[in-house]
Amino acid sequence: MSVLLQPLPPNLSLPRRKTRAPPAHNGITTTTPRKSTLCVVAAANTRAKNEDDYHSTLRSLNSKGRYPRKSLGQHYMLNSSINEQLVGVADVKEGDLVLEIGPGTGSLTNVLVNAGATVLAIEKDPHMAALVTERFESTNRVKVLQEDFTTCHIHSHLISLVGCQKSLDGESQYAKVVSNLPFNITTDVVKLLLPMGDIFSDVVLLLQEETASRFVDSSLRTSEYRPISVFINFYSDPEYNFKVPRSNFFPQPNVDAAVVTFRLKQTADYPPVSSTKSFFSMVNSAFNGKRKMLRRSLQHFCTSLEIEAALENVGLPATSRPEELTLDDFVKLHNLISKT
Ligand SMILES: C[S@@+](CC[C@H](N)C(=O)[O-])C[C@H]1O[C@@H](n2cnc3c(N)ncnc32)[C@H](O)[C@@H]1O
Repeated sequence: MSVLLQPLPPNLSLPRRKTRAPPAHNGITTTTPRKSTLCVVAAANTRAKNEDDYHSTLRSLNSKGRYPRKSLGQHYMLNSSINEQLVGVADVKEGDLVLEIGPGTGSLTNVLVNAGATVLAIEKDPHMAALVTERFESTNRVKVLQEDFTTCHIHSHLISLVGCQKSLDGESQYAKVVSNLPFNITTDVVKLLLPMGDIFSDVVLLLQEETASRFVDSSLRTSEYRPISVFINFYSDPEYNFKVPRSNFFPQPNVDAAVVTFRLKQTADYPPVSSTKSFFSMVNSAFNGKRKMLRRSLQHFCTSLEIEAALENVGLPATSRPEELTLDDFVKLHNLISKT
C-alpha cells in the first residue's frame, strides 16, 4: 500500500505574505493561505527517522488539501518502525480483529493489515475518513467509520463487522485496540474501553508521556494517585512499554509520547464489589477533598463513627486520607460501608 515518492526538495521554505498556494514541488504543495501551513513547513524542516513515511504523510494530507487540525489532536506518526513496535507490543497476528481510533492517514492501519489483522477504524474527521477509506478500498480487511469514538456505539459496530460475530462468540478470541490517540480524548477513551474486558483482551495506546506515566504509576501518597488510578487498576493491569520522542510526529507536539498496554480483566476477575457504580461514586467522593480525612469526605455515605470503625476493620488508622488506600483497601472499605 505504500506510495513511492520523489525526494522532497531540500530548499523548501514559506514565501512571506503569500495568499495563494504556489505550484507543487514534486507533487507536494508546501504552502496554503491558511495559518496551519506553518505546521507543514515546520515539518518539512524536521528530520524524520523514516523519510518515506514523512513524504507519504505530507502527500496524503496534501492530496486532499488538508492540514493538521489541533482541535482533533492531529499529530501524525512519521516513523513506521514505531508503528511496527506498537503492533508488536499488541502481538497482532493473522486473523485478529483490531479497533483503531483515529487512523488519520492510515500509516498504523497499514502495519496492522500487514500483520494480518482486520481493522475497524473510527475517524472523526470526514476528510481523513475519506482519505483512509480510499487508501484501503482494495482490501476488505479495513472498515472505516466516520464517527466520534467517544459517542459511537462501539459494540454494535464490532458485531456488524464481517466475521466479527464469529470472533466475539468464540471461546477465546478477543478483539484488541491499537491506536495512536488524539491526546485530548485519552481519559474518555480509557473510561470507555477498560470496562470492556469481555470484548477486548488488550488495549495498546500511544499517549502523552506524562499521562502514560501517571496511568501506570499507582504509588500511594503521590499527587499522581487519583480516582483514575483506582479505575485503571480495577479494570486492567497496565504496563508502560516505551517512550516515543516528539520528533516522530508531524506536526511536532510540545510533549513526548509513550506506549501503554492495558491488559483487560474479564468481569469475573473484577475486585468483588456489590455495585461498581456505588464503588466509584465512593472513590470519587473520597478524592473530592484530597487532603480531607475519609471520615469527613465520606460522610454522606454514613456517619464518621461508622467510617472510623470500617477503617479500623480494614486495618487502617481512623485518620486515613484517600491517597493512602490501595485498590484492595477501597474495595474492603466500600463493602463494609455499603452494609451499614
Ligand atoms: C494523533 S492522530 C493519529 C493519526 C494516525 N493514527 C497516525 O498514527 O498517524 C489522531 C487521529 O484521531 C482523529 N480523531 C480525533 N478525535 C477523534 C474522535 N473523537 N474520534 C475518532 N477519531 C478522532 C484525528 O482526526 C486524527 O486522525
